[in-house]
Amino acid sequence: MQFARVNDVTIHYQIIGGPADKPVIVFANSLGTDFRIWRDVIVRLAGDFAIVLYDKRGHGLSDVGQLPYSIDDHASDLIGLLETLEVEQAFICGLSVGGLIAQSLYQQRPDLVRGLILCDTAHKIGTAETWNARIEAVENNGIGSIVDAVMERWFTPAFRRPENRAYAGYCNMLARQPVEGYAATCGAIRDADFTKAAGKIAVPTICIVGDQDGSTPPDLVRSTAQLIPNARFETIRDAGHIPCVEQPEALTAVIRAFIDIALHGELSP
Ligand SMILES: O=C(O)CC1=CCC(=O)O1
Repeated sequence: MQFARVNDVTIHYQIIGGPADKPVIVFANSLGTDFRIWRDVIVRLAGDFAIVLYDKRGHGLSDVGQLPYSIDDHASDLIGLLETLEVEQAFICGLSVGGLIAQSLYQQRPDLVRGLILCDTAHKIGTAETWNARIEAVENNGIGSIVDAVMERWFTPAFRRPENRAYAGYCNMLARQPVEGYAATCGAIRDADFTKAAGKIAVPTICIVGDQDGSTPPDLVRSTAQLIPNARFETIRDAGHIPCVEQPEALTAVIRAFIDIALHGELSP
């Protein structure tokens, strides 16, 4: 296990693959998850890339830190981690709130970004009303009280079968996040709006979405792609909000092809 101290917060991270002359991909997780969600994608990419995984503050083994949070705070943590690891430039793959963090990181430090992989995310996610209701629910009744509703957005019915042990595991992952970190990240998402900033993105970008995503549906992600100059848009079939868990093979293929084109201008043989 690897830990860094950034902005007075202990951040849990992992580096896989390399050596350092390989292109670097940084993965940023969604709300209520830790970096284990990327496992089935990482095993397919390791060897060809240097991979950085981390738990954002308030999630996984990272500290909760000082409340409240903004998306810029989350991005500042990631910038600090990349500086600590001496990563000069990377593809940033952000899922959901991880995609908001990626957009903020690009605004703050475009020099660190080789390309953006915006997965099941948008320029703005949800409304103040829905986020305030969710914050109230978890603060009053715990994260366990919202697990069933959240799972309907995360995963397709085919994955949510009671006999699917992975499904049970991801319910545990969500329920076990610290309430303070979860609620503070909901507040950060509520307050984030990258609608204007999207038009200024000037690195290769792809927006990807599961065709059954109930949190950032395909039409929302497509409209985000339309705001970003020259951004690509791809749909992953038979996936909800977390295609890295449900369809890792298909997601990896899209990520690989995007990076190949970003680096070489065309698909290499
Ligand atoms: O929990 C959800 O509804 C899905 C989600 C929204 C933002 C995020 O990171 O995950």
